[in-house]
Amino acid sequence: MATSSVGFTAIQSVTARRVLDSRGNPTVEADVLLADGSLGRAAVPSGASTGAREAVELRDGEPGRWHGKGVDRAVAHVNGEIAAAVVGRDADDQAGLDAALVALDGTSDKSRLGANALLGVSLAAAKAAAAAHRQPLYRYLGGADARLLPLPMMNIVNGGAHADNPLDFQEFMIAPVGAETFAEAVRMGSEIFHTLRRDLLSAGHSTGVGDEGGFAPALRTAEEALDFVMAAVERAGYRPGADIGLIMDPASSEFFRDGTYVYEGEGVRRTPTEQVDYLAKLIDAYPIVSVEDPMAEDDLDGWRELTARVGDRCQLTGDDVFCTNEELLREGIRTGVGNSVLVKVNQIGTLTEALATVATAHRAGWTVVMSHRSGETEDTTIADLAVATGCGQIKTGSLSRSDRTAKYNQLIRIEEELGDSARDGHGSPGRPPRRRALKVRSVASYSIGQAAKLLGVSSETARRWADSGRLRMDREGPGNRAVDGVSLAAFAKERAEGMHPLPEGAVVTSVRNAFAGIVTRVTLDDVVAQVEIQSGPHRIVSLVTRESVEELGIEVGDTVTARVKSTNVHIDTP
Ligand SMILES: O=C(O)[C@@H](CO)OP(=O)(O)O
Ligand SMILES: [Mg+2]
Repeated sequence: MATSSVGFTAIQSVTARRVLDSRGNPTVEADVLLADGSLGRAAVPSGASTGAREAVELRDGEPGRWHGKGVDRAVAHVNGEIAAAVVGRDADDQAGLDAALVALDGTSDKSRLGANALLGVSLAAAKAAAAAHRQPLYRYLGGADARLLPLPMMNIVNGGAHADNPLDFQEFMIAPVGAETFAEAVRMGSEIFHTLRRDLLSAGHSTGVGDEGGFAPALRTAEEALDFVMAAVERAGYRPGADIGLIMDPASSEFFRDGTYVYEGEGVRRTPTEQVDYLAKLIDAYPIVSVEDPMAEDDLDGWRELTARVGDRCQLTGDDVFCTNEELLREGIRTGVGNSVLVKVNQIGTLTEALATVATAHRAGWTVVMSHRSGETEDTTIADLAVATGCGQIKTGSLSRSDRTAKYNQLIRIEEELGDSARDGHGSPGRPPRRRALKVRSVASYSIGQAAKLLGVSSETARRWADSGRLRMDREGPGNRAVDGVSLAAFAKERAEGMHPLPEGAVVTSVRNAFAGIVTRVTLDDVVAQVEIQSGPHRIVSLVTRESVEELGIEVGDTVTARVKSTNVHIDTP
């Protein structure tokens, strides 16, 4: 029932139409007009790899029209029943409006009127109210403190349900964790995207893009995709780990069948425990800072196993498993399913419910990733929502296709609009929140002198290498040059393989069989671990327990000392 309101934010009319989404399927667009003439318009996105417990997207199901994907019933619901119920309501009262929409639908999954019908009106009302208050949406919803630009997760390789290639995993993303500003993050992402394009082309791969604008080459394994991404990051001049974190969305529910993860592209099957092992190994081998839906929505034991195993060092984001549903999220928080939640407004159907999910996650100390759907439109509401909620992370596709770049462009505008206020106040609002939002592994960093010692050369030699660019150094504070551990480890290994012949006289001494070196590889098994160390020209391999590696926090790029106790040391002469 409509409440009467005479204010300037009273809803005067609600209308909907059918428009096209980025896949060329119909979707709902709603307009909410207020008494003062303010207009809010919102178009509803649509997923391909949907969670089983998502609110229902109402489709007409007539095979002869739109291949069954018509939304005429949802549009009619907005123009009829919903409009009649909400005209006269105050658009300022978002919670009241959304509660009325939920009550009007009357089902637990919004299947009667359709979550697509409800969400269009819910978002359009918020936008109309913001316009009436002459405020941008992020400010109207987030208040004066909405000043934090999100770290973008850019999807540059598509697979799974979003592409027609054999890749089993759905998304491979880069997050410019080293960027100082959002605009800078976009530049870095774009450079890597174009570098990847060239690399794929020269390797004979197609550079056609998938649903979210990332490339969809015919690769078979996650490792192949990750290796291409790593190479592109480096060739674009960035340091994996320090400048760019890697993120994956395997969308595992899509290939979980009868209790097994069936990798059709790769041609293997993995039990839940094998899936945990596999993902943990990928997380150890690559600078992966976040994995979304690593385990299927119905494999909660698997989720818990993975969370216990890597949750302290990697963000594990629940998408299908939570469906932006506050109740499902609460249960996940209680039972240790992941440590982060993906928020897609259309999974739940109203803005108020989506905001409640964000608040619940934040109260529990969980991170939140605002997200698009694979079927999008030019609507940029989620860009504002990311800033309004201060969630610090957004996943909105690749650096191509206007349905994806529209959100990046909106965030560039918001950053510009915030201007100096973005840099005022506590912390570094207005900037990608590196440590706050993502558990990015801190990369060890070395001075020239330290690097020289680890490489077993003089400081002059290390400086010469740095000056000539062979050893990549970055400035860390005025006058100080530093090299990050991961780059140094790679250099040490490469050099030992003979690519950089050892200068004369550069010998590492071993004092009482103690070899200081840099960790170049860590391979973790269930119980044991293999740690490879480059100590000057020497490669040392040590088998220790997994527990020791975890206790000592040993990672690639760290400095360690290998101590060898043996009564049996053979000495050869040339
Ligand atoms: O799985 C996902 O996270 C989304 C968005 O990337 O895909 P879809 O919209 O198809 O569910
Ligand atoms: Mg997902």
